[in-house]
Amino acid sequence: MNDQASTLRSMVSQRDAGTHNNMRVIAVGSGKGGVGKTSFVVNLAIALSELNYRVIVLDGDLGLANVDVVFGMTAKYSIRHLLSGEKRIEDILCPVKRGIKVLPGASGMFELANLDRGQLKNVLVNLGRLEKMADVLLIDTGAGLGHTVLNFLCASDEVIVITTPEPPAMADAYGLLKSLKGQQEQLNLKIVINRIHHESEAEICFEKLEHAAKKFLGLRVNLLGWIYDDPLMGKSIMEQYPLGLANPESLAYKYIQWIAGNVTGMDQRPPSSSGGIRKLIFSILKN
Ligand SMILES: Nc1ncnc2c1ncn2[C@@H]1O[C@H](COP(=O)(O)OP(=O)(O)OP(=O)(O)O)[C@@H](O)[C@H]1O
Repeated sequence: MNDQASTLRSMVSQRDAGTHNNMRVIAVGSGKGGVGKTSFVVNLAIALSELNYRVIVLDGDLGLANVDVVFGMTAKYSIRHLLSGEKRIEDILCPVKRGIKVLPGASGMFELANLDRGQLKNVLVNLGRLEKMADVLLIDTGAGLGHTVLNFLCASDEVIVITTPEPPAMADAYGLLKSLKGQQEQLNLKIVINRIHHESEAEICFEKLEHAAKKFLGLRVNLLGWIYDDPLMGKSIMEQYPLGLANPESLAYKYIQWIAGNVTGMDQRPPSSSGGIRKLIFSILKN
């Protein structure tokens, strides 16, 4: 494991050894862009806040940041100000909705997408100062397999890989798993299948990914859940008002709420009562 990743990991273990709060660090990656990673992170944050979790979202897509935009905000300061020494990490935290805070990346800055070792270490060390402010730090990593993305993923307690059922997205999700395997042996990997039309799609996709990860990489992955394709998601992005706030009863958000419950360890059934996968997922989650 490289330096940056080990810095955060040692912060994580120091934190776990301490008596203060345990802030869980959960990074979400995808491989392919445009599969719904940011939409998922934003709505997962809202669903976790409904469960009384204090959430900070780090926009780890440092070059093409947009979490604040999806929340309908324009952040005044970003990680760029932290790196330049102009602001402290507490100063750049942007309160959005429901007590959620965002650590904004900076859009259109190539150099931020490719932080050098010292800069990334600076960000990671600063993150440790947020320990007592949140129960969960959700990291929305960038698409692709850049070193900043891999460092964030490897340094986190848990990694959620989100994909759609489309073959290119699945291939890139596998590519991401492969890159992660090369960097770090011990990984807590969970899969979310987004934009499905039938539960059987999620079942088939997960089984393919699970099989390939086990056979070719020797990796164990777990299914965290799936989300239906829902036109209201696109509408909420256009309106810059997150789905969980605009349409909490929507199909996609109901499944994100279910996933949030799975993240917190709640033993609950998927919202829909149809389909044979329900039994499968229930038994996977119980193991
Ligand atoms: N469950 C869903 N149903 C319908 N549309 C969705 C769903 N999830 C995401 N989308 C749509 O997919 C598009 C891409 O979503 P988003 O920006 O969240 O992807 P991303 O993976 O973060 O992309 P990037 O890697 O480029 O940042 C958006 O238009 C969004 O509305």
